[in-house]
Amino acid sequence: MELIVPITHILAVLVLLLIVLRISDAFTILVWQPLILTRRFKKQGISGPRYRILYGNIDEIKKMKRESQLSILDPSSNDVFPRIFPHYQQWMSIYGETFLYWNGTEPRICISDPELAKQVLSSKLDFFVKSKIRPEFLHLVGMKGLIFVEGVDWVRHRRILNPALSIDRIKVMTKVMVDCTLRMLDEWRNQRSDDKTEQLVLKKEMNREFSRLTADIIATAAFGSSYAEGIHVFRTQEELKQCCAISLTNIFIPGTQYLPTPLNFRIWMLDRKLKNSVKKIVVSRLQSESDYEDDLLGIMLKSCKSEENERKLDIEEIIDECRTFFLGGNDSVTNLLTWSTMLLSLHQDWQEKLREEIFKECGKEKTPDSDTFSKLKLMNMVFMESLRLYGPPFLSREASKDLKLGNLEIPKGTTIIFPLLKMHSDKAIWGEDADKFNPMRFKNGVSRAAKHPNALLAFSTGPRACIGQNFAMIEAKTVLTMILQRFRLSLSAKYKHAPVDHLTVQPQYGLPVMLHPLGEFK
Ligand code: HEM
Repeated sequence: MELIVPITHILAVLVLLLIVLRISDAFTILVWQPLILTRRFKKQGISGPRYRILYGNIDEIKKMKRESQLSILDPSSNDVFPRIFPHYQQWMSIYGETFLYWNGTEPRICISDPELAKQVLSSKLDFFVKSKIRPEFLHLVGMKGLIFVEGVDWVRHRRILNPALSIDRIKVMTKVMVDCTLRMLDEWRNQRSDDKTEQLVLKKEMNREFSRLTADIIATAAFGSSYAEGIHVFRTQEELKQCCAISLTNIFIPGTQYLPTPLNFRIWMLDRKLKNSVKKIVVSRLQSESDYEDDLLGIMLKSCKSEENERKLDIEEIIDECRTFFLGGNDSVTNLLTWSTMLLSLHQDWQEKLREEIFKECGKEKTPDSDTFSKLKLMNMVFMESLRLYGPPFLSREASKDLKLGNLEIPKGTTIIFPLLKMHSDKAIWGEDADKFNPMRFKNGVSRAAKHPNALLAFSTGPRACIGQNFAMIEAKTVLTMILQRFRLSLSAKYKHAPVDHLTVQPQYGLPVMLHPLGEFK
């Protein structure tokens, strides 16, 4: 007898199967995997806060961060880790320095050992890869920029971009850095002469001033544009960062980034705006009659015409690299200058030492040039100390397969977090004065400043270490030299010491500073 099954039944069975499969997938992701992983780590002596279905530990993190952000620290305290990462602080005190926690359904293991950090960061590129990030963040820099590309694509991008940021190229850019800083100083002078009541002392919110200045410098030095042209890129990136901050407070459910919610609409709109602003800068260079200059954009556009595939970038990749460098060149140097200014305003003795060094190596009025920077040893030490105490808050990587790390077995898909703020203030590594501002610890170089040669990871280490390190240091030295030649800095009474994690460590209420002219302000 022939069995005829109606088509509707077949469809119904198929739909049921799909639902069952989905439910089983969901069960695996939401319940089974976290359970298995928790057990695997427990067997190795690693525990942590309890996993909650779907949310992991996100709610606890949010609550602890909200509470800690109400506190104000004593300005002389550099013990900022508990304010910035109260959840890590609490979990370390309960579960030890290595612990497991859950960012939604994503397992994260927090490790503070500099030796293990070195092993991960210097390992083969395809072992520990850049950790997954929320899709919102990709709109900030794009998927095809240096920060997120992997494997052979990363090798190709880095090979093309390295020459644009070589020390010789950066020395040529010094003039741009000086000109942009002079422009800022001119603006200060003009504003002061408008305000007849305030002749002597200038009051400035330095975080804002530095943010504008570093934006001007990267736009001019790397893209041959200017703050005026780059401003749309920076403003849009700033707005996108705020959207990312909002979305970070919610759990991430894959697929929800495509839903037409008001926040997603805003992100899509800003993404389009950002791409268009960058495109404008690229197109205007493409249309310029002259040969492309040897700045970052020029080098990328030349690569576009290369016959060799391994030396070629396409236009989409160039646009994402532009987004990457606009962001990378702005925030991190702003913070280095901001926190160094805060520390020098607080430690007048060090401010005076740096001024003496500047007067000796560069003079009282001469603008710094490419020969000046290697002579500013004390300033270098101050920047290192500032990066140690207020530099990048953490680094992360994801295990691309089951891997061994020290005595630990790390299952595929686990994210490893290195809490730099904690590692950079660990007394066992840096000595009893680890939470004190003491640039002298760097007097024999970075690798001899602590008990482990790779203890300072502010620029990371290994193949994916910061490509902009030389650019950042020369830029910061130019700016600080020119300010200290003209002013003595002190903290305004309005300053509230409240470092907060906004992708980088930033002053929650800005950095109001009093600038006392040293002579006639020229
Ligand atoms: C004080 C200033 C800076 C600090 C502290 C800093 C820190 C870092 C760190 C820690 C990394 C590694 C991230 C990781 O491994 O996950 C990194 C990578 C990177 N940085 Fe910087 N950075 C600074 C300035 C700059 C500047 C000025 C630029 C651009 C001109 C830049 C562009 C980049 C890029 C493109 C990468 C990705 C490199 C790669 O994956 O190959 N950074 N930076």
